[in-house]
Amino acid sequence: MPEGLYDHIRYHIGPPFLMVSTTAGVQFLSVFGGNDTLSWSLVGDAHSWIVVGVMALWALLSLWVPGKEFLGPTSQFGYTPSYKANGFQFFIVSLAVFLVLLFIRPVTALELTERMPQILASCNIFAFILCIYLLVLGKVAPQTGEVVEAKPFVYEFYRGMEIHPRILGVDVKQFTNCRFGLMAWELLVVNFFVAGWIKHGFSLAHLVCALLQTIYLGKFYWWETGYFNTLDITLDRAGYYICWGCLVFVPAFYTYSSYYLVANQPLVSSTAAIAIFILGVASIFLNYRVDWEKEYFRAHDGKCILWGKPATYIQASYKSVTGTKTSKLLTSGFWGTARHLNYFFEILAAFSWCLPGLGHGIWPFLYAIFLTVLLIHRVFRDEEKCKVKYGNTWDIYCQAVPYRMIPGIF
Ligand SMILES: NC(=O)C1=CN([C@@H]2O[C@H](COP(=O)(O)OP(=O)(O)OC[C@H]3O[C@@H](n4cnc5c(N)ncnc54)[C@H](OP(=O)(O)O)[C@@H]3O)[C@@H](O)[C@H]2O)C=CC1
Ligand SMILES: CC(C)CCC[C@@H](C)[C@H]1CC[C@H]2C3=CC=C4C[C@@H](O)CC[C@]4(C)[C@H]3CC[C@]12C
Repeated sequence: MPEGLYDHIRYHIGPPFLMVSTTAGVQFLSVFGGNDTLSWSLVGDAHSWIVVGVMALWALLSLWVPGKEFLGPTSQFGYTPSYKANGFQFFIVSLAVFLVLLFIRPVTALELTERMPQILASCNIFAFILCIYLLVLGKVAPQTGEVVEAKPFVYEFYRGMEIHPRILGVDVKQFTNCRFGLMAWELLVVNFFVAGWIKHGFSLAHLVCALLQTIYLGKFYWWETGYFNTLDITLDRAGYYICWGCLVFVPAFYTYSSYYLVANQPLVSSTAAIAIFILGVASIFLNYRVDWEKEYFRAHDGKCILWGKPATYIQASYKSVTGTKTSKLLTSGFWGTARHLNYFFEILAAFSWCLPGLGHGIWPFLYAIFLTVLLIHRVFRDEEKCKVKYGNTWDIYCQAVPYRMIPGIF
């Protein structure tokens, strides 16, 4: 089939552009955010390799320890992935160990902050090696029976080859997304708060910034098994986008508002910090509540009460390798007001933990701006997936729930 301009951009121009720009951008920001110690690194140093090595081993260990297994949804080609269901324990133990370390040796916080460019350089090399290995593995020895259409090499590297590859006995995406990327995010925001405290004295605004992200990530780990039903896990392949994204982009960019406040003291008053905290907690709670309503509804096969009334839904069917199956699309509770209200609260939560950087220009808000773009794009990606899966029933559902993200607006 001849390729149109859109396909040309998607397969040939887009992936190299995104890879070069995000890789360079991450390094630039790591130097810029801590701009009183300008240093540049492409390969890291002995210390940064120790930090990344310890983090990777700790993440692996959490998936090797004996414990409850969780089976994810069976894929279109009949493969059922298995995960370790100890996310919340991993979160609590990691956080406690790190807090004890910072209590015993607070200067570690400053050392890690100053070494961010080197640490990210090591993460970058680690992620590139992993992505090359995943590409070779997917081409030479694929682990599941899925037949994947060949695409240009750079595109395959960017997108990944397999949906559920396993290495060293663990699911690669549980390792990169849940155990390395998100835990690095948590430990870094705590670290940056302590580094800011040592440098400028205690700041309630910086504490609010760290606390909100801790509550958000604690919530993620509480719900970790629910994450195995999402697009990242069921649709995205393990390649540069997801694996490099979680090993490098999340520790660098998702933590940026906290990192920025180490070099640039917060200007927000304590009263404003308390108001931001209330906004943040409410947004995180509402985001969780929307996700929870869908999970609760699906777990009870639609026979449940939401907002004091029996849940309403549209019955949809779809084809899988094992035949035609049915699914229910919820049309009451939060899911009756907009098709992706969870994304709206997610964006509000992100803005709330960026707000302590108010007065320093656009820099502390980069994450929230990026997330707004990512989630608006994701609404369309998800709806394209649902339209393919459910056909006309999806259109009927869209008529019943006409707004995408914000009731009455979008
Ligand atoms: N901070 C970040 O970087 C990001 C955070 N997130 C957060 O992660 C969480 C999960 O998000 P995500 O997986 O993207 O999306 P959703 O949790 O919104 O799940 C979308 C899927 O839910 C099913 N679905 C859609 N409508 C209905 C309905 N009415 N009733 C029942 N099922 C329905 C469909 O899957 P099916 O095939 O099962 O029908 C659809 O593909 C959210 O809290 C989100 O905010 C997400 C992306 C980025
Ligand atoms: C290469 C880059 C330009 C883009 C990389 C994007 C990925 C790192 C992120 C894409 C989707 C993100 C996530 C989805 C859902 C999540 C659930 C939430 O509760 C916690 C965060 C996250 C796991 C989040 C993590 C980063 C992405 C995988």
